[in-house]
Amino acid sequence: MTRHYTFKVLYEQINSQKKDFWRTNIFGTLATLLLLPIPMLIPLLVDEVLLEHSGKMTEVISRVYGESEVWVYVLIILSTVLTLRIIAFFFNNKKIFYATKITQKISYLLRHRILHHLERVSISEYETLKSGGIASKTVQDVESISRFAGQVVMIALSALLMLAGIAAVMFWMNWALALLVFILNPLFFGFSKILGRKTGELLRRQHEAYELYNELLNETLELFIQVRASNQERSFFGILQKRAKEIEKTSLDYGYKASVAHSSSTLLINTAIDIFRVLGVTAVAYSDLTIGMMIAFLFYLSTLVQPVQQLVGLVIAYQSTKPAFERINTLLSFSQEPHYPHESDPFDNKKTTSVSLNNVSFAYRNGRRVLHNITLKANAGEKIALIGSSGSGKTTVAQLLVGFYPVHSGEILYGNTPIEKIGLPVVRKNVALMLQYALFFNDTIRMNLALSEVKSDREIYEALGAAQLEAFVRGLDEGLDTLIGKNGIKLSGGQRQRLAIARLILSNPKVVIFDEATSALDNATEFHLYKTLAPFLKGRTVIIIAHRISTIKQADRIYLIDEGRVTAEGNYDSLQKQGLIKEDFDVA
Ligand SMILES: Nc1ncnc2c1ncn2[C@@H]1O[C@H](COP(=O)(O)OP(=O)(O)OP(=O)(O)O)[C@@H](O)[C@H]1O
Repeated sequence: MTRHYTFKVLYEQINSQKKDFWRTNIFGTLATLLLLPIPMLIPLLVDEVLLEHSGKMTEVISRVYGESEVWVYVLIILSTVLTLRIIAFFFNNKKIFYATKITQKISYLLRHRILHHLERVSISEYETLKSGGIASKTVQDVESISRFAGQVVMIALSALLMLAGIAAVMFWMNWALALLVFILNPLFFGFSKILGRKTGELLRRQHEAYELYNELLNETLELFIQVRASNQERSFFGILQKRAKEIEKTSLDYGYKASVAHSSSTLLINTAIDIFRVLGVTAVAYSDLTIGMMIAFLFYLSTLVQPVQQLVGLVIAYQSTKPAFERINTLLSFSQEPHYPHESDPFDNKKTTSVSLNNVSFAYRNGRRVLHNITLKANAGEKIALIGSSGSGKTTVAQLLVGFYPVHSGEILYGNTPIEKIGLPVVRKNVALMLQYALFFNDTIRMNLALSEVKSDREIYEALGAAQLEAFVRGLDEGLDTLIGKNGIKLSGGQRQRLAIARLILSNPKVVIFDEATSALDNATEFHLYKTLAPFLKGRTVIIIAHRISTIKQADRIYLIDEGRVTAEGNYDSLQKQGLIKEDFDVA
């Protein structure tokens, strides 16, 4: 089970990028240190130059340049301030670069984690997934989290440092005023925590609105032909319009209230600063605080706004990112396919193997039992057929054979090795399941045949030849590079099935399962296809699931399945003699 994504995991990920984290903070600290003396320099000019209170700053300048005119002091201080600002600007840019690097890495790591989890999602979980919603989570919630991570990396340390630096200077200037200033800080953070929780809830609603919209848009577009054929565009797009409106509403709510939250905290901070400004003036009147020091104190007070606001923003972001974590964790809680270790390979160095089900029982998730103690076997190189009425459990058997679902009891063996000792990737590499409704990418014929593997044109055409589709593809202007449209819509049903068969041939499996794979072909085409496929299938174990008599006639042995049980077994003639199958139709 994948570990849940928490703030602790986020911290570990930030921590794993120590080098960039420290670069961010060293550049941030340098920039902060360079900016720290600036508010003091110009006010000191007031005391030391204008009011002629001798002090350290004028002393140092006079030692280097001798006693000088006022404008010399002013120019030196001004150029010092500008130099400090320019170097700090350079360091700040460096800080932003490394922080962005960490942020983007966190987005990638999080998406990598989600994709890795989805890659192994169980089929029973997959059946209920809404892909549009998942896409929305992997974009919006991941962005929220990485934005928060960026804030932590950039702000946390430098803001704390700046706060500490400013506090030290302010306490040195006037401890009583400084104490008053800093006593108020917890109030700001408490206030922002409440605001953060509220905006977090609004952000969650906004993301949920996006998710609902994406889910329906995705499905409507996927099934657009069905929607149009059912004359339901207006209804489906009507719901989509409503959901788009909901996005507008929730975004306005979040956007507006998040800004209000931000400006409320700014208002609170600024009000406090105004009060302290007045207190500063009062302190000059009633204590030994000089006017220059008072101005410097007030400058520091204004400088304090930045780190306080940044830290307050961080508290708000922390609270409002919580829902994003929860939503990401719903993805990471999808159940996974069982992991079977690869201990033994019954296919290794063999042309094929036998396939057996021993006493297999199975029920779909939370459902009634679909298979009851099924026992059947296809010897190595044998061709068997499974027949039975609709809903009797034939497809379920086929899906169990490739490990789409784990059996509840009994075992599935290839050779003498149970599937749990072979490992699912090895099973699927060697056992091909051909479905009635093959699925295709909206891409070229070449891509749909080779998928992610590299195959030569010769190999591809050979497979197409065996699937009786070569002449058709060669006749196309673009040949193998012809685009077949969404789920192969530009091909006929029969052409799609033959394309799927060519894909099967190209993957060169050792065991082949046809689940109604040729039902879309007319009798004559199917007859020819099996005839052409005969050399390819020869010597391989083949399981055919079919309704059509002509398809199952070719099998060495036939199993009759009824309501999840094997009720008869034998060759075609013996079953026919028993009256279990009729010549003119399907299963009796
Ligand atoms: N993914 C699923 N989740 C829950 N129940 C399912 C699922 N797939 C099939 N079933 C149920 O399991 C039973 C067997 O279905 P299965 O598809 O194996 O039958 P079949 O013999 O292949 O039928 P057909 O010849 O119509 O394709 C049916 O009652 C069906 O409703």
